[in-house]
Amino acid sequence: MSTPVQLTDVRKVYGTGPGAVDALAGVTYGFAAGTFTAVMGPSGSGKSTLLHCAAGLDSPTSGDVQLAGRSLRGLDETALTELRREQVAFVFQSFNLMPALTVRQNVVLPLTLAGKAPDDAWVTEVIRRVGLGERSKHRPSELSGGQQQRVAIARALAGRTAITFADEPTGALDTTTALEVLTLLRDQSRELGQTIAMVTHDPVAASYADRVVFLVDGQIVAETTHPTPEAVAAHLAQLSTRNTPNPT
Ligand SMILES: Nc1ncnc2c1ncn2[C@@H]1O[C@H](COP(=O)(O)OP(=O)(O)OP(=O)(O)O)[C@@H](O)[C@H]1O
Repeated sequence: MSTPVQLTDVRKVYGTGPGAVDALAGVTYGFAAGTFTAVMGPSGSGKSTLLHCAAGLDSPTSGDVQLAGRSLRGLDETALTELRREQVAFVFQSFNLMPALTVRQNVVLPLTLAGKAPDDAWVTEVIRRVGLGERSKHRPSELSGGQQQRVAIARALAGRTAITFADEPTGALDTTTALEVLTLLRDQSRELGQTIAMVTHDPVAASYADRVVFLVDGQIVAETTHPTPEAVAAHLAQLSTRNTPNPT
């Protein structure tokens, strides 16, 4: 199975000298094609740094990241932007929609920015797929939070990129809406073959993924497949116990 996102001994150090922080301390991991992976771990364990390095939004201090088989090492900003546009979509906790644009205009924006002509039939299909067929002319302010996140998901599908990175995509949503959004993400990987890497704090959200990787102190310490909310929560509890210094 190919790995559209491959990290090899990735280290990320913030700062220098005694105050330096090893946010990633040698991560080697491949996100397999068509899989939905949740990244979990205690606060400060390096989840966002991992996602940002994997997506080429931040550069590692050492090690290598490959996106769609292409090493990011040595790419200049223009080449990196081009590669990201071709291969990667993002879904953020805060939706990141343009308020002045309609649903449809938001969905095609990455394509417009890349100078590509959108496939109109596919755009209509992805908007329908996320349940917003009747609202394609609405602006984000006229939509609920869950509907806005659906627009972001449609946007992640419109360009047919191989990879979606999602950073706490359900963090701002109520439980029911969150589950609907997670189902869409899961379908996106199962039915359309997208590779999805999602950072989350929520064991229920993680249980929608095919596998969960656990980070502690910038290292992957465990991985589970076919996660259930209970198993993920138990795993996390174990990790935080391990992480808590013994009382003296
Ligand atoms: N720009 C930065 N400058 C300095 N230190 C940073 C920077 N970004 C992150 N860090 C540090 O790197 C470590 C990992 O941070 P990161 O945000 O990746 O963790 P996280 O697991 O996503 O945390 P959370 O769950 O709280 O969002 C933390 O110790 C954090 O303080």
